[in-house]
Amino acid sequence: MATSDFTSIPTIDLSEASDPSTKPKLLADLRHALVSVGFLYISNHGISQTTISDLVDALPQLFSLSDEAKEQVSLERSPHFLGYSGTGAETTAGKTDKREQFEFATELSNEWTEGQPLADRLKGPNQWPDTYPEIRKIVENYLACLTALSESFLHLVAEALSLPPTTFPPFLSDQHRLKLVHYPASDAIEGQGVGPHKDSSGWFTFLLQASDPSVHGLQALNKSGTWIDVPNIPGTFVVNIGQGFEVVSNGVCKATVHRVLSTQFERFSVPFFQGLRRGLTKSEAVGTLKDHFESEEFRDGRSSAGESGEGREIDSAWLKGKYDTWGEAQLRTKVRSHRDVGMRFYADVFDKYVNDD
Ligand SMILES: O=C(O)CCC(=O)C(=O)O
Ligand SMILES: [Fe+2]
Repeated sequence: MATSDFTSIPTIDLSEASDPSTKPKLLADLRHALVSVGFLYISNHGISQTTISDLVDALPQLFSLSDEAKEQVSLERSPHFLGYSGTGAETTAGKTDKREQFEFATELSNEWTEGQPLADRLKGPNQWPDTYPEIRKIVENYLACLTALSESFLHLVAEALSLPPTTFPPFLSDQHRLKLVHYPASDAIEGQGVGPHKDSSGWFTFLLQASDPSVHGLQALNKSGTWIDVPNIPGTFVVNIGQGFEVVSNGVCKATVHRVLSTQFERFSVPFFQGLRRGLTKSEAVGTLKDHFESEEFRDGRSSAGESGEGREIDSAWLKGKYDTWGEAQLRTKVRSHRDVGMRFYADVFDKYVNDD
């Protein structure tokens, strides 16, 4: 067992960053959370209560749209993997997830043409439901606020890891993704809302738990293999590390494995996935900060004892896989998890992506 292991998730109070007398403590706490836990709450994050409650209040109405309205914005129609997917459309760790979701992203036009890197086709417009037009403004506002928060958070992450504050923004994509998720109530004891995984959609994830705090389900796996509850603490976001940051930090900051159990209560959540530049190559991702993260000060963080067996098994598919750029590895992941979209829009590479392991 690792020498120190987490049994709860630390909270980082971002207001401490603006006072020179409290900032050193904030950076020390953040460093500990990044290197030893991989999961944290942020409080006093500066996103207005209205921005959050507008979104939270919209979720029940959005998910109660008719099947026909959901079908009109079906993810199956989108080469950019944006739109609605129903319960049972996704599997994680070999089992079917019990959740439905609307996936949105930074609003971008589709500029891809034949001959350009295929992964550039991930960029493209959202699908907005005609029957609930108000949702567009609510989601766009939320996306803009989270984009700004996530970028300023990166400055603190860099400082906490003894790097210049401007180190990480050059890795960012022009596209960030947002999922609005609904886990229906379930009779099964400890059913699978979403199975154990490391986030594969990029850099850091900022999660809003959007149901009453009495509704549980989210858990993170600690280093000795025990599932630790991540309850909904009002006024916070849960921040966790994605596989992209694990790679760039040379394994010092682990993308902690997590899952959601379905319970007898329905649950809503909203993860924001901060995107990583599609053209980023493995050698650039691993090499840029290699010397820094190989220095003595990070020796403990690098050791594989710092991760559970299950975590080590879900190692970065990008590093292990055949594709050099982050964008292509992402596209492969998307095609494999939404095979109908893959066959429809990516027929030329479908067999290659689906049969390459
Ligand atoms: O719903 C949640 O609380 C977490 C969802 C999640 O881990 C994901 O979608 O990657
Ligand atoms: Fe996740």
